Amino acid sequence: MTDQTSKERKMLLQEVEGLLSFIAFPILVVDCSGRVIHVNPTAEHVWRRSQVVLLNQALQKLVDSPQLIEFVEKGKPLRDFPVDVLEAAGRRHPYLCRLHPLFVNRQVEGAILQFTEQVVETEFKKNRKYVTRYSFEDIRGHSPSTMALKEQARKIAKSDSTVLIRGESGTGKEVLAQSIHHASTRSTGPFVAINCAAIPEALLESELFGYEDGAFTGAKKGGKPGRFELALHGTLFLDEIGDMPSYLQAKLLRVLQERRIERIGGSESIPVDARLIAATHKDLEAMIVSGQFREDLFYRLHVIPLYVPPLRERTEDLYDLIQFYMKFFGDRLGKEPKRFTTQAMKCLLDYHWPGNIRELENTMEYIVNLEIGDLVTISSLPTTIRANETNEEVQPAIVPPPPTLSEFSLEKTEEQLIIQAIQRFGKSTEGKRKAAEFLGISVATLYRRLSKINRKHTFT
Ligand SMILES: Nc1ncnc2c1ncn2[C@@H]1O[C@H](COP(=O)(O)OP(=O)(O)OP(=O)(O)O)[C@@H](O)[C@H]1O
Repeated sequence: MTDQTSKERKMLLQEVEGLLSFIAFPILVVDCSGRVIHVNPTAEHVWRRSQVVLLNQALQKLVDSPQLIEFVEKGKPLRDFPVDVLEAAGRRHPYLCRLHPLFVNRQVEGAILQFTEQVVETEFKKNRKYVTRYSFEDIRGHSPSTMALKEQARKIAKSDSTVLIRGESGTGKEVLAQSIHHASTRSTGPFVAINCAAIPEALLESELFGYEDGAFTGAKKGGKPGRFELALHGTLFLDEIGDMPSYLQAKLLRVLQERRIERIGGSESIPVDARLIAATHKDLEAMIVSGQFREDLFYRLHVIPLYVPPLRERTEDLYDLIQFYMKFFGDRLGKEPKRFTTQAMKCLLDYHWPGNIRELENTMEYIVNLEIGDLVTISSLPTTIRANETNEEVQPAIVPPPPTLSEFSLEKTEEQLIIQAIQRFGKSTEGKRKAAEFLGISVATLYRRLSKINRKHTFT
């Protein structure tokens, strides 16, 4: 072979490899005896074995179909031929195979095999555990910070870069992570969550990385895939990453660098195809200084940082959230929506919500459960929230209304709430519909009340 021919052959080979790597379907190229001579990167994910391991393997070990090898040997083209792909751990997956025979001088030299997943419900799709409940539409609130956060998250949803979500407990970090997954190109894949603080340290490693048969006493027969494997083609949500023990931080760092894992007790390197979203309420920078969190891991995770502000810093969201949960629990418990007195609403707005949206959700469930008629007053609020108001009432600047005024303030309060709602949603028919919904009253009632107010103040 001349130098020129050899150079051309090398170029051609590189071109073929490059083209194979662009193809999103798994491809195996085999010689006429069924020995693998080329694989593309997608095949690594399907067989969960590296290219190095797949090369030279016999086709029969990768695909369960005795006829397939016959077709290869005979050079018979195939389209949508059903086969079972055999994964490293012994699991089988139904695929459809397309065979393109390779001939040299009319002699069969091998075949290109392309595989397409059969459209059957996969284990993951059937398993509701890995399905998201939330999308961006479920993130209530119109405060500037919530709007900006949603916009930012929508923008980055489509990329595969690692996301680090920070914010106090109960602010909605997991809701945001699920929404990102839902809007991503991986939305048909699983959303696998693991809470690093909730799982005992000894179990966390095997939960994350899985294990092989007999890896340790008590290990399940046949081994078990870890969350990284379960999140194949989907998203892995590592909640409370700040609570991950240091030896696992080091292991996670390696996975992020190499995009591969090894099951405990296993030697095979399995490619990782999952987008990573981590979350924490901890001050990771302070933890780096105190040596509790690895700086190198922090920078690997901190690719797209998102911050969910505490509820007390976005009180504008309270109106939407109260309204939403009032309806949600009302529907669930078969109760009519209730309205708030201005004082009760002010009390909720002034409260500092240390438990954030989770606490608000519980508070609303409590209120809807109470048999208090359709008006929520200060006395119907949970004591922790009322205590806040009581403290303020001892301040001389705020004089509690005398009991005789309460009837008067009830009407006035109602009036104020209606006026505020109309100012907020507008005077159009749609605006009034929204205002009625917001206030938890029927549109007819709103019109009746408005005409009463109108008669008093010429407010339409
Ligand atoms: N913007 C939102 N709109 C409506 N509900 C929300 C919103 N954000 C959070 N929630 C609700 O608040 C609760 C807490 O949310 P989530 O579990 O996502 O918080 P978190 O920040 O991940 O909490 P933790 O740090 O404790 O895990 C959930 O029940 C969720 O439904």
